[in-house]
Amino acid sequence: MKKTSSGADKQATCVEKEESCEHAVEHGESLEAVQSSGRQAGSALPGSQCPPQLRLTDGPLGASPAVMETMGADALPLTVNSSEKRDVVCIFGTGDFGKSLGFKMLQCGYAVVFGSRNPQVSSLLPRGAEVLSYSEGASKSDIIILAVHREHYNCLAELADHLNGKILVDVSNNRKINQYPESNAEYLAQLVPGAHVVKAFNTISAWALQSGTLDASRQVFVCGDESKAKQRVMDIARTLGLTPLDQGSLVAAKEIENYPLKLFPMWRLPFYMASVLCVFFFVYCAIREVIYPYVNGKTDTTFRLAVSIPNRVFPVTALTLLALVYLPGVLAAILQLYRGTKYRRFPNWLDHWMLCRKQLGLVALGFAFLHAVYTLVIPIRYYVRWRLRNATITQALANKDSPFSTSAAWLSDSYLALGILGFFLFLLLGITSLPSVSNMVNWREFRFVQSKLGYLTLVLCTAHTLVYGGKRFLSPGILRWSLPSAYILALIIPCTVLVMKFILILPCIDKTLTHIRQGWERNSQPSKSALNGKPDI
Ligand SMILES: Cc1cc2nc3c(=O)[nH]c(=O)nc-3n(C[C@H](O)[C@H](O)[C@H](O)COP(=O)(O)OP(=O)(O)OC[C@H]3O[C@@H](n4cnc5c(N)ncnc54)[C@H](O)[C@@H]3O)c2cc1C
Ligand SMILES: NC(=O)C1=CN([C@@H]2O[C@H](COP(=O)(O)OP(=O)(O)OC[C@H]3O[C@@H](n4cnc5c(N)ncnc54)[C@H](OP(=O)(O)O)[C@@H]3O)[C@@H](O)[C@H]2O)C=CC1
Ligand code: HEM
Ligand SMILES: [Fe+3]
Repeated sequence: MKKTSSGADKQATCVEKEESCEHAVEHGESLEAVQSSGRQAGSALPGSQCPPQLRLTDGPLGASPAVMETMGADALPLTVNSSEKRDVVCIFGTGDFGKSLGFKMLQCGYAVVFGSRNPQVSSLLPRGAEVLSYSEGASKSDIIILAVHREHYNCLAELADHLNGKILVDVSNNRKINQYPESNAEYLAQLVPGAHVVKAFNTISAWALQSGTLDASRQVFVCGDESKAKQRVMDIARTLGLTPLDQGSLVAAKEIENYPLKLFPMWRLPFYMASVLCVFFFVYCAIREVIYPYVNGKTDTTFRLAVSIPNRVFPVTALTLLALVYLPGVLAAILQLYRGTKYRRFPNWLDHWMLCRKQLGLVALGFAFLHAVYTLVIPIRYYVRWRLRNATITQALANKDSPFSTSAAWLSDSYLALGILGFFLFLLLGITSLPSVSNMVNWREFRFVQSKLGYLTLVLCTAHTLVYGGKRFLSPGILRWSLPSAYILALIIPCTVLVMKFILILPCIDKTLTHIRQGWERNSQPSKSALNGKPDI
């Protein structure tokens, strides 16, 4: 419990007690980290975006009695040439985030004034910063960053007079997605209607600010109703070495606040799909290749669980997932053809599936990679060498070799070649999905690789599996307890997708689909111009 002592200020009334803090998620970092980052930065300033005229100085900038000198003797207050007037930024709240942001701002040449409930007691603040009461702090700057939790915003209503016409930057996050009916920024705008509220910095952690944002995301989503205020905040973000992204009006604040609370949203569906497929195929193969031989001939083949079965499960999962990347595009095309328009929303499940195709494809690539590595070890496996040795000895004892089969050689070489080429294109898809590469190609090139070469990858991988099956495909001996080999199951979805795609690219269907995708609608009243050159269906 910490009582405020600053009775003279309005802000005193808003602070009754410091409750036990429930914001542990955001508080990861200790103050030692702030101090040690200060020491590191003092030597070389890694990653700092400070203007060149900034130099290290020995002492605090301000002479206020409340100036704090607690960042350690070798912490680095930076200053600009004294002739240059520095922008003053006020930060409300001297918690983890306020301190880290203040420290970074000082480094980058801003004059920082903290507003605190209890300026005398605030400690461990970056040297060079001034600490005042909320109302005094607010009067020093026209831009105020609120490093305070939303739960404590109510006290700002009493400061409304001091905040009128100022830019208020809301950095707050919640603990749960959609925790409150309105966003924190909109709530703030209601509390202080005379201020220009801008949402920003909530995606940057105190830790990232301390570590020079070198190994964390630098994206700062910014939104607000007043464009000048927004520009000022974006300029600050840029000076701090961050990348501001304008997200529009304050209505976008809810989405921006939910963003850091999401946990790999686009990876979840691919992860579930991959897990379900892996478990299913693993159990399926174990039944066919371990349990079946044991029940029928008391043979122990459990060693297959280590390499043989994984080297079925991984490629089979990779192929199925690859087909599942291209299935939603086909379903979407069928839906558009059926509806005769592209202007109706897809069902939510299809929408989400379409959006996570990249992640689905990358998971598939991971499994294909595992298959390639497992295949490399086939020749050095004990079981494989034992079988080869035995076959050779049997032939030597019988004094009879098996004739060379050209068709078998063709089948074997073909399926290997198809696998290698398929894997190469698979890798190419993966490489073009890296932002550094996709930024270098234009929209058409990207679509060519992802869509055209993507389908070619699916064709090659499906052909690799079909040719691997070869002649065994339809022989009844392949069934165990009426269960076919796993690769036969794995071919169902890819073959279905390829057949449907083939039908969709037939000229008559493709023409209609193209018109629909260019904006033509089957049931709309045809205008004169729309009638020109449109298909009659
Ligand atoms: C390893 C790997 C990495 C991948 N990385 C990425 C990635 O980085 N980014 C990514 O997006 N995907 C990625 N994918 C997924 C996949 O390759 C792409 O989503 C691919 O574009 C899907 O092809 P499609 O033909 O089904 O496209 P679709 O989007 O279904 O489009 C088919 C065609 O219709 C057109 N079209 C579709 N909808 C409309 C419309 N509403 N109006 C007009 N024309 C329309 C398109 O121009 C296209 O020519 C990856 C896949 C793999 C395997
Ligand atoms: N920590 C992080 O990494 C990130 C935090 N944020 C956001 O920044 C804001 C501050 O977070 P953080 O610094 O971690 O939080 P802390 O709890 O560490 O600090 C909050 C500060 O708010 C001030 N405050 C004002 N009124 C009250 C009150 N009634 N009770 C308690 N404190 C009060 C206090 O400063 P004083 O004593 O000086 O008045 C306190 O130090 C939050 O909205 C958070 O969501 C956003 C992104 C990342
Ligand atoms: C470097 C490239 C590749 C090589 C060298 C290769 C090689 C092989 C080999 C040797 C087998 C037989 C395994 C065995 O006998 O147990 C096989 C099977 C198979 N491969 Fe590949 N492959 C490659 C890439 C791929 C890719 C990219 C896919 C699909 C995404 C794929 C899908 C399959 C499937 C589904 C099987 C059948 C699995 C089974 O049921 O046994 N392969 N591959
Ligand atoms: Fe807190």
